[in-house]
Amino acid sequence: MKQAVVLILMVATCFGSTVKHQRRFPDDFVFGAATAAYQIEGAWNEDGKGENIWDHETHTNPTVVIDESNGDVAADSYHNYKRDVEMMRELGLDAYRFSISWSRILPTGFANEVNPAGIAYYNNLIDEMLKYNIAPLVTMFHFDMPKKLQDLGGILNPQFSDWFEDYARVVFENFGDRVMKFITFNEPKEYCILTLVGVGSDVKDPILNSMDVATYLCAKNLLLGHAKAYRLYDKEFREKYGGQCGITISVSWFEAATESPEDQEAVELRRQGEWGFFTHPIFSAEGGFPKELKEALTEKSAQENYSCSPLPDFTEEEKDLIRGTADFFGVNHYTAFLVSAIKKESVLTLPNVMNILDNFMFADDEWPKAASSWLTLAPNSIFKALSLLRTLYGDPIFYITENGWSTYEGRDLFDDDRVQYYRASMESMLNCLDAGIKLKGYMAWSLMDNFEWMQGYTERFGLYEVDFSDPARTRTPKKSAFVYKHIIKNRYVDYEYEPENMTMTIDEGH
Ligand SMILES: C[C@H]1O[C@@H](Oc2ccc([N+](=O)[O-])cc2)[C@H](O)[C@@H](O)[C@H]1O
Repeated sequence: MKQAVVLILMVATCFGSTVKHQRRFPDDFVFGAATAAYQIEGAWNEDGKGENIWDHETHTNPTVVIDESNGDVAADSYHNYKRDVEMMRELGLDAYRFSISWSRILPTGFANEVNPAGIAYYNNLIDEMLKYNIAPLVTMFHFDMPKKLQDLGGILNPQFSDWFEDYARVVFENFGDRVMKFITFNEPKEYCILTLVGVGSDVKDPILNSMDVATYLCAKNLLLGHAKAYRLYDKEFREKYGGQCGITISVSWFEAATESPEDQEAVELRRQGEWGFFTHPIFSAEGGFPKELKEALTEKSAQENYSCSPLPDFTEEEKDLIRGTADFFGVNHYTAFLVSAIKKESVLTLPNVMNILDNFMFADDEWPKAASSWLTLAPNSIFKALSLLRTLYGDPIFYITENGWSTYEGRDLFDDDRVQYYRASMESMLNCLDAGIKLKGYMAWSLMDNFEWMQGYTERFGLYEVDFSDPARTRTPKKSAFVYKHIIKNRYVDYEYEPENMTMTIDEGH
């Protein structure tokens, strides 16, 4: 009897590990890595580039960044782009997501003055990638608003959506023949809360912020800009080039801390207030802002004696303009939070989160913690988030456009915690594929260490380490780079794999 049990256990263990190894990503699953212009390019004032809000803020108010650093040089990808493409080849990437600096190609932000050197830089990068069959995934706006537009109110100006449409035309005209996937905006919520209030310097008024007036106005104008750019692509470029246009929204997984009705209600409002006010207008059949948010804001304005809700209305035409404007749903997914209606001691708050979300969120103590205060490794959270989005929005095509793990500055190249995180993400994505979710690709954040916004260079997300004290900005692969390369090459997660030595080579065919 005892022998039989042992035999069953051995078979089960064997079967379990075989099953794990047999779960493979399909050959057409797109593996890539992501970066953003201000975080890597440097060359902040070279070859005719105009100033953006990050240039301006870090130069005039350096303490806005924890180590008082900036992206003036960053990883110097403006001069090192060939090395960046070489790293993509070393990893065997299918795609690379990067962003275009608006003020590098349009120094004032307006489309009447195009900077040829800026256009040339992105042409060179794209052509270098295409030489090696690496598909460009281009983000058009990743937080770096041209300063001249900010001087006119930036995204809060009623004409913003037209400025963005004009910029989009320049992007599509110059790069649309080779770029098959465009992302209009990266993380609207993060822009409308963190960047706008912290860096776009004119909306720091505490009274204004108490009702998040700027946040919701930003949301409306951003959605209109996104929709106009999408409609433009649809009308004038899709037939000619056959590409796609989408948007990237940050979707963390929010789970009720308990089964109580209060926590269930709290988590619903949190989801709508974190990502629903961007996903609902674009991906739902109904369109417009989500009703949970509308109701909560109407109630709050009455309580605080405001004459109207800070959430602007959409006209029916605007709702129609925005609804359905994404060929794919880009999801930046990093982490999960438990949500409670009652304040907890260990509450984990992000800076400047919206005031309407007067419920509390925190990470489970068991979840491993990264260097970033907001980042933990929560179980199977990609699957949980995409399953909910699929239920809500009728089976869209998803790309994970960012996912990654931070370590502290000065850590060595043996980043086992990052390896653990990436492996967990792969398993969670395989769960999505098993469940029939249309997940088509994954972009690791980030190809290399870079300027991490308000955290400067104190937190590192790269697969490659960048030596920021070296004028050449030498890049060196970390252990996670070897592990990711192994996954891409073999299309499965091998838990036994250890890099033999830390020397990178380019495999044949790359
Ligand atoms: C590390 C990257 O973070 C992205 O922004 C955020 C910020 C906060 C969360 N969160 O879950 O709380 C997720 C993503 C950003 O797009 C990118 O540029 C990187 O800095």
